[in-house]
Formats: sequence, structure tokens, C-alpha cells
Amino acid sequence: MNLRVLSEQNFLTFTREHEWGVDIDQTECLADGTQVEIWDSGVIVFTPANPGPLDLILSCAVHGDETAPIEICDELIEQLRQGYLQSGNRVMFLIANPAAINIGKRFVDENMNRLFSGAHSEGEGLVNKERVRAQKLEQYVARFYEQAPAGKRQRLHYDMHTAIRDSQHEKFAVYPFTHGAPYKKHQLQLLGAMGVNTVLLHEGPTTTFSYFSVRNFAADAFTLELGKVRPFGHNDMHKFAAVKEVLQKLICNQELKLGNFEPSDFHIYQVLRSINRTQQDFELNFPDDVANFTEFAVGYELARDGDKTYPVQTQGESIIFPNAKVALGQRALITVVEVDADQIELV
Ligand SMILES: O=C(O)CCC(=O)N[C@@H](CCC(=O)O)C(=O)O
Ligand SMILES: [Zn+2]
Repeated sequence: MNLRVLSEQNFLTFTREHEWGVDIDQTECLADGTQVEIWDSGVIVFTPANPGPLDLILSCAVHGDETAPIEICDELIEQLRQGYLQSGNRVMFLIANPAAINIGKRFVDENMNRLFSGAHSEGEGLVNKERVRAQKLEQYVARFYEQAPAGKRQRLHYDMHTAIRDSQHEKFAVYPFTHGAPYKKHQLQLLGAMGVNTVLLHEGPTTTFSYFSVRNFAADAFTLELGKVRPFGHNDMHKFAAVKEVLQKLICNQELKLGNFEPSDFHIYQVLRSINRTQQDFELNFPDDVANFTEFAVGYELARDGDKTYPVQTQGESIIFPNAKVALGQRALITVVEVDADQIELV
């Protein structure tokens, strides 16, 4: 099949028309010498004639109802394809779950962001299309980083999301488990430049997309929570201006004036507990509209899972990502506590 994406055709539209992937391997050259490769629906790679030092992956729609990051990637992709933006670094855009976009839901059969690092093939194996897609996305990440020019490369992956609930910190990032490697001031400064000055430090391996890139390719990778879940057309895109500006500068290999690192510029949270739902009889003991980062008093019962209860154990313990409707065995809540940036190892 010699399917092609015409230059005047919107790539997100093409991707949604081929929601579970398509057999395509299209390469075009833009006027400035940038090579544009389409490896699949939702997978487009820009390689400038003289690539800078950064191999950048921007992923969105791992959850199909998180539309603001999709709108950001759609705009950047078309700016690049139409020549309004000139890439200076290699960049791959991944629109991860087009089928979930098409039904306006977080996922179709299974939460894709619990399927990476090989989780897609565990248990029953590749039993649904989200698992197959997650495996393919892993292969595209490998192909992108492995095809980089020789020499020392900077690998960066922003997996962009929005949160189901309000947050006391509107934008925040998840710093995946580093297996003891120090955290990086420069990465925190890049996040800060995007308006993301709150960072959660995961304390263990996960099956998320960002952790996959950390663990398998030593990338600087982050889950970015850039706002709240909203339908297409209901995002106030002014709130994402700083995000877009930083991404454009990274794509174009333009200098970012980050200034000096000031620990006090950041709210750093350590993940204390990840509470899973194991029973049908599971409930959270606070209203649905409670915002992320809400703090509860020591002893307050946060959740009940069958006959197991989860009282707050630590002074300052706050909740993140509460979701009582997750599948059995999946994460229903994270609890965190703020730590002083001086308490963590930073390089
Ligand atoms: O708002 C929520 O409950 C979930 C928002 C979201 O999708 N968050 C990611 C975080 C991934 C990570 O921990 O790095 C997720 O739950 O997959
Ligand atoms: Zn998400």
C-alpha cells in the first residue's frame, strides 16, 4: 500500500482516520533541508539537515481525553510541516492513542500508561489493541534514539498529560524513578521555564511511558501534567504559551535563558505511597472535587479497599491522582509529602 499523507492534509486528522496504526513509511524533504518521516499514524519525525545535540520526543494522547497536549503537538507539527518553524534538533512527535481520542475517553480497553516497560506483554499478553500500540510506541522510541547521529547526545522525552481533577499546583511534572541517579538542575529549570515548578519524585519503577524512556534509554523523561482534562476547543491555550515557547526553542535549538538555579523556585514532592484498588468494594473518603495536592491530617482515613483502610501516616501527606474507578490491581491514589529542594541530590 503506497499510502501518503498529503502536505495539505492535517497530520492529526490523518492519524485519527487510522486510529490503530497504518502501514506507511513516508519521507519528504522541506525547503530548509529538514527531512520529515512518517513511520505510522501518530508517529512523525523531523530531522534537520544539521541536527543539534538534542533528540527530543514529545508524546501526547497516551490518554485520549487529555486534549490540551494534543492541541499543542498538532500546532507544532503543522508549523514544522508548513515551514513556519525550522527544526534545529531531531524531534519525534507521538500521538499515542488515537482511538481513545476518537471516543473522547482516557482509554478504549486498558490504561495505556500502565502498559510500558513490557507490561503490554505480561499476563494475558497482547490481548488488546492498546497493548499492541504500546509495544509499537516502545519500538518507535528505540528506533528514534538509536538512529541518532554518533557522538554524545542529549535525550529528552516529555510525555504530556492533563489531570482529571483540579490541582493546587495547576502544572506539575512527574520525575520518574532514577534508580539513584541524581536529579538535574537543568531539567528542573527547563520545567520551570514552562511554568511547571512543582515536581513529584517517583520512588520506584512504574509502567508509564516516561519511566520507559528513563530506564531503557537513559533519557531525561518526564510526565507533564499541564492542566485539566477538557474537551477539544475548551482549553484556554493562553495557559500553555510558556510550554509552547520552550518546546519551540528546544525544537529549533534556540538558546533558553534559564538564569541561575534557585531551589526555592520549586515545590518538590516525594511520593510516599501508591495505593492500589484490589477489591470491588473500594472507596475514597473525600469528595470527587478535591484538588490534587490537598493535605489531610494524620490519622484521617483516605481510602478503604475491602477491609483494609489507609489512614494518613505522615504530617503534611497530600493526595495526587485519586481515581476510585480504576481497574482492580491498578493505582487509585498517590500520596506525597513536600520536601526541601536542598534535601535531594541535585547536579
Ligand atoms: O488525573 C489523574 O488521575 C491521572 C492523570 C494522568 O494520566 N497521570 C499519569 C501520571 C503518570 C505518572 O505517574 O508518571 C497517569 O496516571 O498515567
Ligand atoms: Zn494522562
